[in-house]
Amino acid sequence: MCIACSSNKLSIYSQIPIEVTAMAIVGLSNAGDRLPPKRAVGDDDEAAAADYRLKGVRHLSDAGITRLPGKYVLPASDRPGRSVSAGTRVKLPVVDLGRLRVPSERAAVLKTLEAACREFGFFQVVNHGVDVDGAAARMLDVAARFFELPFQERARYMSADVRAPVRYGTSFNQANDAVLCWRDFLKLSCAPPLRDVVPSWPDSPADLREVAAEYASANRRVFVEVVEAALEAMGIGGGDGVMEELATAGSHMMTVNCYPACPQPELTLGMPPHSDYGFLTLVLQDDVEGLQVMHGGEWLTVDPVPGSFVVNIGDHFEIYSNGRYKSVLHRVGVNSTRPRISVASFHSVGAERVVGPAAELLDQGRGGEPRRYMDTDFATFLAYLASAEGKHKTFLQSRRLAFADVHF
Ligand SMILES: O=C(O)CCC(=O)C(=O)O
Ligand SMILES: [Fe+2]
Repeated sequence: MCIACSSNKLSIYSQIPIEVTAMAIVGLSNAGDRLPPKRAVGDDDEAAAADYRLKGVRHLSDAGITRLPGKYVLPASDRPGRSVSAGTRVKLPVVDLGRLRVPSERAAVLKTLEAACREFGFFQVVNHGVDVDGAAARMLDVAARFFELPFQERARYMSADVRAPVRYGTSFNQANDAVLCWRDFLKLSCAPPLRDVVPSWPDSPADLREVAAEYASANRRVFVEVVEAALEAMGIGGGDGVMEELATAGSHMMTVNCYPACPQPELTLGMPPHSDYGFLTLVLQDDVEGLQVMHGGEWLTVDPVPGSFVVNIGDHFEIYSNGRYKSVLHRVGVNSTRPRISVASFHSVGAERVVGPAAELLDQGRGGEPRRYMDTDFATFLAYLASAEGKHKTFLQSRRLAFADVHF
């Protein structure tokens, strides 16, 4: 196995362009190639949106626009077509960490977890030990207050430096997106050690650093417990050093997403279809639905369960699991009445690590299976994004071996 376990020098996400943070861009990533000419929708509001690239959607929403500026209108084939609240809803499989900790119940919970990772790529975690009314509630609250700050205050954290431990911005990649997404964000690197990055996080609201640092530590503990269980459920232990790295030195990036109420939600998205790049993503959301998961060829709207984390498999975990676990497409829809806040925490190995299928799965001595993915690392990911290949398929598809049968 080729995941080394030397020190983690740079967070995987601190080196990458804003739009690829934690994402293998798919679907709409090439929307610019097939953009229709500017359309009439929202022309009335074009003036109000003249500085949309700079100021973002919170600014537009606060300005009280009633029609969507053309820059946000997706090509017809990519539009959600209806408000997210009108979509088919799904209650994700529940993984109860409280039961996981009871020896007599562990096997049953692992079975649920394994089935969710294989079939859905998504599940929700309850009884995770993070105080729902404490650390988690405070995180959502301070996140909402950050986006309520005057624009000038938020703008202090805009940065073209993709290595910056804090970045404020809008859309998916505000510099390049031909069609903008209805999202503003604050990205906070939590690369261990956390104490080294916290002093560069926003100092306003005054409690942001303390609250976000407490939440990040708690989130990381949940990640370690879940990823360990997900490996155990697969029948392997990450003994090649991957578990140790994930637990102690892996990359950790937190993105706070703000999706304001949108005047024409059926024409745009808060985030385009994508899969996440790393091992696991843990999402904390308020009680407004927005996340949609591709399942059985249909976009399903995830029912927010108060106090739970939505967890999904990322590309690295699909590769490491040799295709058993699925990194699934998801997107974010918006609605016309209720703003939404989510906090996505992306966890993976360090940027310099090579990720390939776990040696324990391929080991022929143990009746191993054929390798279904090429090894990958961060440089490969960036090269792929810049390549012609990157325009036609997903990053994950680019790592699949042509002859591989990934159907389990
Ligand atoms: O806002 C959400 O619920 C999900 C966000 C997401 O998919 C991401 O940040 O990668
Ligand atoms: Fe995502």
